[in-house]
Amino acid sequence: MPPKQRKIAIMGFRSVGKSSLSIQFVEGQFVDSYDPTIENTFTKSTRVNSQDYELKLVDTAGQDEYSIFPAQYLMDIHGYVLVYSITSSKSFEVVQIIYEKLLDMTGKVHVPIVLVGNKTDLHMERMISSEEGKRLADSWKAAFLEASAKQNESVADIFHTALLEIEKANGNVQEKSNCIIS
Ligand SMILES: Nc1nc2c(ncn2[C@@H]2O[C@H](COP(=O)(O)OP(=O)(O)OP(=O)(O)O)[C@@H](O)[C@H]2O)c(=O)[nH]1
Repeated sequence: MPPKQRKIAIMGFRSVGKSSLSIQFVEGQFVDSYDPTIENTFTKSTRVNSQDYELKLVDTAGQDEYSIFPAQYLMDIHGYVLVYSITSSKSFEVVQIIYEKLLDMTGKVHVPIVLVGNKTDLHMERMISSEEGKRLADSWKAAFLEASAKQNESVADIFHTALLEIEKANGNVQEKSNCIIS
């Protein structure tokens, strides 16, 4: 089967690690310095469930609660990775505002999303519990992961999960059902 072309936007408050997650996934390295992003696109070939993908990652400029949702991230984007830092309550608030704007702008009730709590290596500075993150993702019917770009923990999982969420939204994945038909 030919590779599927998929484009994923990574959004979230400033400095939560959007670029670091992208660079870790695409280049396999972590850079400790902080260089605010304007916009960057990365390309990577990857394979999930025997399907090849040509994945484009759009690493966006950090957003805040006042940002207008950028119109260029509505067109031809298949799914979203929304990132907060587990060390920042502010970033957790902002990710919810971004989500609301995203739904408002797309006019859809469901958009393929992976919610990511990054920087799990900074456990002494944790402000947002895993349960809070999971609860938020559940309320969106989105996938949830905690990750560390620094320690390369769950980084590939994020993008593989995003690809699966996109497949699910397209009706291509059978969800396990607990439903018993009698
Ligand atoms: N300890 C730790 N630091 C991280 C992690 N991910 C990113 N950082 C650091 O956090 C800072 C911001 O990271 P970036 O990847 O530039 O964050 P960003 O979200 O792309 O920032 P903007 O471009 O401003 O939106 C940098 O100093 C990174 O080294 C992580 O998993 N653990």
